[in-house]
Order: sequence, then C-alpha cells, then structure tokens
Amino acid sequence: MSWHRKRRHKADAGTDTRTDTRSGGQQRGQERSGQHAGQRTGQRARRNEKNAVIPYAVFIGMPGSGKTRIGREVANLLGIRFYDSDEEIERIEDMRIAEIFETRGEAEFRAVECDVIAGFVRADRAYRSRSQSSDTSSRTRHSQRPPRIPRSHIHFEGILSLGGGAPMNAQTQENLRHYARMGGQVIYLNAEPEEAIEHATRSGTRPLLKHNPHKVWMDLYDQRHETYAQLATFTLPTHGKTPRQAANTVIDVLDESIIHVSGASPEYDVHIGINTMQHLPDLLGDPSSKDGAVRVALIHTESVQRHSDKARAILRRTGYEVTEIVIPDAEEGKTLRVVSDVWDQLGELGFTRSDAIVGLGGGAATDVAGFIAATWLRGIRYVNCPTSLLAMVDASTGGKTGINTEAGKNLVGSFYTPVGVLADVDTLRTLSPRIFTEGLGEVVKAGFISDQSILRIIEKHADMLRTLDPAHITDEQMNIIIELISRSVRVKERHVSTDLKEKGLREFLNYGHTLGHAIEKMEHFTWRHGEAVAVGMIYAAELAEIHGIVDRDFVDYTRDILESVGLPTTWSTLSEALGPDATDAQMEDFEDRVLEIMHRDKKARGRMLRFVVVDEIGHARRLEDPSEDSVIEALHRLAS
Ligand SMILES: NC(=O)c1ccc[n+]([C@@H]2O[C@H](COP(=O)([O-])OP(=O)(O)OC[C@H]3O[C@@H](n4cnc5c(N)ncnc54)[C@H](O)[C@@H]3O)[C@@H](O)[C@H]2O)c1
Ligand SMILES: O=C(O)C(=O)C[C@@H](O)[C@H](O)[C@H](O)COP(=O)(O)O
Repeated sequence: MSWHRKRRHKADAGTDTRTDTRSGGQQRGQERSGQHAGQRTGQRARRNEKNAVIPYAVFIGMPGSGKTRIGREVANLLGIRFYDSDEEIERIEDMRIAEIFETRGEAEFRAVECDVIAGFVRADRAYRSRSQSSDTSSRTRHSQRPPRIPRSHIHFEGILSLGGGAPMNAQTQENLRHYARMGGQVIYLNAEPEEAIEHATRSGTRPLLKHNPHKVWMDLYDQRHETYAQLATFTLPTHGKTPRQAANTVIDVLDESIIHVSGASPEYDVHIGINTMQHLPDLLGDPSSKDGAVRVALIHTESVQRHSDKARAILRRTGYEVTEIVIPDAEEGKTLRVVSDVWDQLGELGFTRSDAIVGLGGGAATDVAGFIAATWLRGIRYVNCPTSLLAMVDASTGGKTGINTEAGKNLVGSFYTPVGVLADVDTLRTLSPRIFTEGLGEVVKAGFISDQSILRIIEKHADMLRTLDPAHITDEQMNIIIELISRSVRVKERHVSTDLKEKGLREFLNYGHTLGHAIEKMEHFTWRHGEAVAVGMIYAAELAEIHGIVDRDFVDYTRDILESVGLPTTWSTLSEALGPDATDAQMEDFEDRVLEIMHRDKKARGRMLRFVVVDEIGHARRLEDPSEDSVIEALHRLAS
C-alpha cells in the first residue's frame, strides 16, 4: 500500500486529522499540498511564520550503510527533499569535507557538523528564533531544557542523512533525543560489514577510511554501534534488502501513527500502522548487549499463528532465543491454570530478569501475557502486539493485566506497563466479521466518553463498518479504521496517562462495563466482550435517563449508533427472564444474580454500586449509589 494512495484516501475520510500525536502521514500531507515545499531559503533557516520545521526522518549509521542511497530513495518515493549533512556543511563552509579535515582538523569539523545538524533537528531553535532577540535565542540554543513547543506547531519536511561520526558528539546526541521526543524518527541503518566497507571505500573520498579501511571501519563500528542503537527510534538491518525495499520499510515506519503514553514507568509508545512488529528489536534491546533481552517468550493463541510466525522471524533474525507458548483461545486463556503452566515453562527455560515476554493476539491473550510478565520474577519486560480491533483500541494500552476467577471477570491482576505496543493493522485482515464488529463496541465507548468525532466518523461510515469483510479491507477502508483506532487509543492514553491506577478519571473507560461484565459472566463468555459492553452502554444510558441526567433522545441515539454497526442492543436471556411470561420468582432470581455480579465490579465500594454514565456526548461522570429500584428499573427497560 503506497503512501500516495493512502494519503488520498485519508482526505476522503473527511475528518479532522490534525492531532498532537506523531503521525508522519498526516504531516506529509501538508508538505505535499505545497505548504512547505521549497520554503527553505537561508542556510539553516527552515521555518515559516507559524511553525517550527524538522525532517520526517534522520538517517544514522556507519559509512557505506546506505544513508544517502536509501534516504534519497525514501525522499523520491514521497516526493520530498533530501538533505545530507555533509553536503550542507560543504555548501555552508564552501569547502570539501576532506579539506576541512586537513586544514582545520577533525574537532573543528565536528563543531560545525553539530551546529548544522542542530539547525535541522532542534525545533525549539527554529521556533524561538522567530520571537526572541538574537541574544536570547543564542542562550536558548545551548539550554539543556528547551522550551516546550506544542506538537501542533511542528511541521515535518524532508529527509536528513548524517555523517557516520556525527551521532558520537554529545550535543548532537542530546539534539537527536530531543528531536525524537518531538516526533522525529531516527533511523539506524545497520548494514552487513563487508557490504558497507565495499560501498564506503568505492569512491575513495572518505578521509577516515584512507588507510587500512577494513580495520578502521570495524573499530569504528565497535565504538559506534551501541550509540547508534540507543539513539535510534527504529533500527533497520539492511542486509538482503534493495534500496527500494529498505525505503519502503522506512515509509511504513513514517506512516505510523504513534501515541505516547506517559504517567507510567516506563513511558511508552503505541505504534499503529503496517509492519509495526518491526520495532520489536528496538523495544527488547540488543541481545548481545548487557541490557538487552536474550530469551523471548512469544505468548499467543493458535488463531494468530501466522502473525506469530512473522514476529518470531523478526526476533530470530535479530538473535533472540525465541520460545513460542500457545495458550487456549479467548477467555479460556485467562485462567490461573494457564498462568501457572506458563510460569512452569519460564522456569524450565531459565527466564531471567533481562528476558522478555511478547503477548500477541486479542485482548484476552494480551491481558494474560501481561499478567505473566508482571508476575514472573515480580516483573519482566513485555511488549503487546494486539491483533484484534478491540485489543488495538483498548486492551493493549494502559497496563491493565489480569485473569478471570470463578467469581467474575478480571478479578485478579495488576497494573503493569508494557515497554511498547505494536498494533500491526494488517493483522486485522484475518479477523472474522463478528470479532471485528465487537471491537467497535469499545470504539463507540471511547466516542461517548471523550471524543464525539469518533461517533461522527461511525455515523458517516456505518454501512461500510457493518458490512466489512476484514479479509478484503480496501485502502480507503483501512484509513478510516486506522483513524478510529488512533482516536480511540488517544482517548485511552488521556485517561491512563493521568490516572494509571484508576483512582479517578480512568474509571470512565469502564463505561458500559458494569452490566457488560455481568452479561459475559452470565452467558458463560459466549458473548464477546465488545458485544456485552454495547448492551451495557444502553443500560447505563437508561439508568442515566431514570436519574434525569440525559433525555430519551440520548438513549435512542445510543441504541441507534450501536445497531447501525451491527452490535447487539438487546439481551435475549434478560428478555426471557424479565418478560411477560416470567414468574415473580424467576424475575427476582435473575435480578439478584445480575446485582450480585455487579456488586463485584471493581468500581463498587462496600455495599455501594457506582456506575459511569455519560451526561452529554463526549463527557462522562459517575453515578454513585443509585437506588436499587432504579438499577432494577433500568434492567427491565432492556427487556424487549
Ligand atoms: N486490559 C484492558 O484494558 C482491556 C480492555 C478491553 C478489553 N480487555 C479484555 O480483552 C478481551 C477481549 O478482547 P478481544 O475482543 O480481542 O477478544 P479475544 O482476545 O478473545 O479475541 C477474540 C478472538 O479473535 C481471535 N483473534 C484475535 N486476533 C485475531 C486475528 N488477527 N485473526 C484471527 N483471529 C484473531 C482470538 O484468538 C479470539 O478467538 C476481554 O478479555 C476483555 O476483558 C482488556
Ligand atoms: O482500561 C481500563 O481502565 C478499562 O476499564 C478498559 C475496559 O474497556 C476494559 O474492558 C478493562 O479490562 C476493564 O477493566 P476492569 O477493571 O473493569 O476489569
């Protein structure tokens, strides 16, 4: 799927895509529209009236690794400019690099190089220099704590390739870290030594490789590799790839939507896009370094074997010892028995604190894999690779991990944060239509509690979403789905970054879940989670209406939007139990069972039930200790 096609379709989605998250595709759209192209007038003046401008990607790597070839290829494919820091230096200094080395020495060259690179990657410099006197701006330049620039003020243009030694400068390292925090991508091209040495020595113009190039190159590699790897937001092993293939891989990375989750330790990114599993090695660390994972347990269900094969291949290629652990499907996997079996396997494998777990699959698999990671040796590194829509929009982010017990859903677990979430949207293509649709339940929830534009997108594309065949998702449909995922994850991020341990705001993510979890339990998990949450939201809306918080139109709208995408809006077991043919005893028995389960909800306090309700679209609040009559009345309203 080419970026050009994707961009065109993004526009078709007809929604506001400007966000505070890193989404290269969105920013590139502005450049393609001509807003920034060709605005680079001064030597380092890459700024317009309103915005700071930084490159989409900065390539780093050893001499001969392909930074120029692949960087140019990426720029050509995207129709954007390519900059090479060495060429910039030669232009600015009006001298060949070799000449600068010879006449002014390496130290002087590195100082100029550092300054030139800073001009590209320090958005704060570009930004501040517009509004401050030159004195103040030069102070800002060297400040270790740059001013915070709203992400919406940063625009991306072009691709920049750095000289091999540039990242070894401490100030450049600081600048590159800052650049990555602003949303830039630092791409480390990790080439096979013989190939790179051959390329690097071909022109004979590199001053450092004049004598004994093989040894010099290998020594430099030993000195630099770890620094490159640490600075990189993405490491691309280039061996076996043509420049075009490598460039396409980079474009996939640039096209990702990346949402940063803070408020947790570690902070982490959620990558949403194509081939995001490629980031696994960057998240797990170099297996040959002392901090990197050596053994990786890939925990998944059988239904996602082909996606797990892809992850395993990436991991093995990087040198990890990979063990696949296949767990039972869906809620059957969220049990203490499964957890205990996996603990035994980790023990036999000798898993240490530097080893890691990758959870791959739907929300059930990622919940249980996260719980195993949280509890093994009191917590080892783990990565979530969600493969269902529901897991992408909700379960994989936020660090809630856990299992079910006889008494109910998710009653045992912990808050445990992944080092990253890699949502590879191509995995959605193997979902069944029912599992895709249930994921929309949590998407609608995110819309009701926090982002009404989600509901507008759903209204606009309801027919497409209801009839979607995941095996044949078109580019246009994928763009809409990606936007729904990104928006939902952003809602989740806002709640969990502020309140990881669910002391306040995070409870709103539980909208529809109080009854939803009871339905799942009473239906012995034959209902999908998202389906149960859909009916749970109608219940919460009815309860809110009884308490005068919303009007009838709101309840009807809730039902209509859920129905429009094919989610259930009635609960047949309840209709039978509370319907006209039911006896008083049957009704009471049913009501008591539902109430008993709802009292085990994690929002309950003592004997008090607490619900999340929505008082207007996009705004949630709590309803505490509602009368039992109202709780039962709302149940009766669900009976058709
Ligand atoms: N931790 C959280 O914050 C959180 C949030 C929401 C939901 N959850 C939990 O997530 C679970 C629901 O998640 P779910 O809806 O993904 O259910 P699930 O994990 O049961 O997956 C649904 C089904 O789809 C299969 N599947 C997943 N990805 C597939 C793919 N790409 N191709 C083919 N089949 C695939 C699964 O094997 C399963 O059979 C529940 O247990 C719920 O409690 C947790
Ligand atoms: O992340 C949260 O917090 C949520 O409540 C998200 C819910 O969608 C999710 O189903 C969660 O697993 C429910 O948590 P629980 O604490 O009610 O079991």
